[in-house]
Amino acid sequence: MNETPASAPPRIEANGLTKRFSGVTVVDGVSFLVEPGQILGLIGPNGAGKTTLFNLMSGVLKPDAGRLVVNGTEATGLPPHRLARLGLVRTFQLARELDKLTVLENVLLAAPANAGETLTGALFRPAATRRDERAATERAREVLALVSLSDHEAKLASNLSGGQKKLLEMARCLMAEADTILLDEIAAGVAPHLVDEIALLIQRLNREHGKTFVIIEHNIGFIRALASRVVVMATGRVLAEGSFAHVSANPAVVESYLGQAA
Ligand SMILES: Nc1ncnc2c1ncn2[C@@H]1O[C@H](COP(=O)(O)OP(=O)(O)OP(=O)(O)O)[C@@H](O)[C@H]1O
Repeated sequence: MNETPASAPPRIEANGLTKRFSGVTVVDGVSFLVEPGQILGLIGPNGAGKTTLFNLMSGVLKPDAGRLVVNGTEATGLPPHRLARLGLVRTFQLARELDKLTVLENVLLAAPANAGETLTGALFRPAATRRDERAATERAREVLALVSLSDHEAKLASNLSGGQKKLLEMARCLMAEADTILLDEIAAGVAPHLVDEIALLIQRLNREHGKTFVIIEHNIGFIRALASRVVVMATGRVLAEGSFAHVSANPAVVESYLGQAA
């Protein structure tokens, strides 16, 4: 059930995004659309530029050329907290200081009112009202239930398994009220049963909550199972795009990537 109106603009419009490091072009004029309700897989060999592209899309890096439009709003060069306000959030490995907080506190800190504030400010500033705090806690608990971490809310984040930390990253995106979530290798290093749980969660958030996803992943089975559209990158450029069946039948994709990954 996706509540996005048919006329909604693309969630993300990347137009000629380009990034150079020391004169080397690692993202080279990349253009594509992410439509509302899509699960888009971004695949390609090591060094293809996928993470750098994510950094451009999530405001971690500014492009040297090209444009980014998020939900119909010009967003080129905006920092992560401004993009979050437009509905676009990326999962990050938990920062070390967040490891020392409980699971519930981690989720509370991702609430939209805290976006862009310092950790210290968000923790020690007196809350506007107790009612607001109670509402935020209630919402954080709903989000933790969605990602099956309710039983772990009082644990320190550092005591979670690798897979549970990924679920916590997802919970933080949901608490930030993102409509589009960028996932960078969410299945990497995760126990197989939790990989399946993460895949089911992505499907449920997509179908029942209308969330749009862009997923970088080397686990091709994960992409095949989830992605309604796939963009293949190689040497900084888009090599192919379309359904998984379409791109996996492309000889250039097989040669540059799938031949080794399969
Ligand atoms: N900050 C940086 N400074 C210089 N070069 C960089 C920087 N970040 C990335 N690169 C280079 O840019 C190229 C693309 O890297 P990137 O991490 O975006 O690729 P990727 O497709 O995500 O690879 P992987 O699948 O291995 O994660 C690589 O050659 C990398 O060494």
